[in-house]
Amino acid sequence: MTLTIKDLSFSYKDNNVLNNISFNANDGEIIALLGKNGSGKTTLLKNILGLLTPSSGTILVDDKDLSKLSVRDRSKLLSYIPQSPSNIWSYSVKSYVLMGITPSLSTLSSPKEKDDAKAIDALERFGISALADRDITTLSGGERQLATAARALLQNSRIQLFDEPTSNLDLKNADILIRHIKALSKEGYISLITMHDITEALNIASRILILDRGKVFFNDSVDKLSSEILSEYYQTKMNIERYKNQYIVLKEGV
Ligand SMILES: Nc1ncnc2c1ncn2[C@@H]1O[C@H](COP(=O)(O)OP(=O)(O)OP(=O)(O)O)[C@@H](O)[C@H]1O
Repeated sequence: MTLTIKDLSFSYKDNNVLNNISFNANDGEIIALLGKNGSGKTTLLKNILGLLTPSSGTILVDDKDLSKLSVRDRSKLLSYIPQSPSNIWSYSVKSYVLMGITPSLSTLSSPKEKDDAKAIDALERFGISALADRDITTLSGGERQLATAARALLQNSRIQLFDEPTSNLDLKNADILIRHIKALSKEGYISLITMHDITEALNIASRILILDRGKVFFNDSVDKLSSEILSEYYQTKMNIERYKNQYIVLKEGV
């Protein structure tokens, strides 16, 4: 499967936020979407999801134009794990996770026993089984984010869009989510992840995409991102180091 973004532009009224963005994402790729505040990362995700309509350009999954698909068909291909899931109605956490399965059900069917087992399994995978019967609206931001990732797992779409997935999570839960994203990638899923932590981005992603005021500033594999390119982008001296097979990004003078 390939996600292709071609010459995508978007404006909020007369505020031009995305300018001729083009890139591809292929099976198994984890793309870290980096950029300064306001550079257009979330807007890009929302255009891909169909929550916003591009002013020009196309978004394809293989040869399917996403703008021509129904919401239901789109959600079979894409799932979204927002930064702080809001607008959530009052449901048990388990029911909320089970709702992930809805796009793949026919109109008249309802979740079955095997779906129930999948929901329990997903809750376990994210270490939140104990929360299964709690009201989703009473969870903390991080717990809610894990529940949303569990729901996306049931949705089982091949392209997963994460908006700052670890920003609300403690060290252990961030680790669970990162392992999950890497496991999905081994199974061929595509992940596009907005983030600010460059060290984390380099250690998770296979490719880095940096936006600068709505334009692609850098789009290449992780090993091609140099200290010089980062320093130029952030206008501050940065160093990419390696330690025990891990990347560490250091900012000079802080
Ligand atoms: N609903 C809106 N109406 C008008 N302008 C908006 C709207 N939402 C976002 N913007 C503007 O669009 C630009 C891009 O915002 P976006 O949220 O995509 O940035 P981001 O890269 O995700 O930022 P951050 O890292 O701060 O989350 C910003 O200048 C923002 O002020």
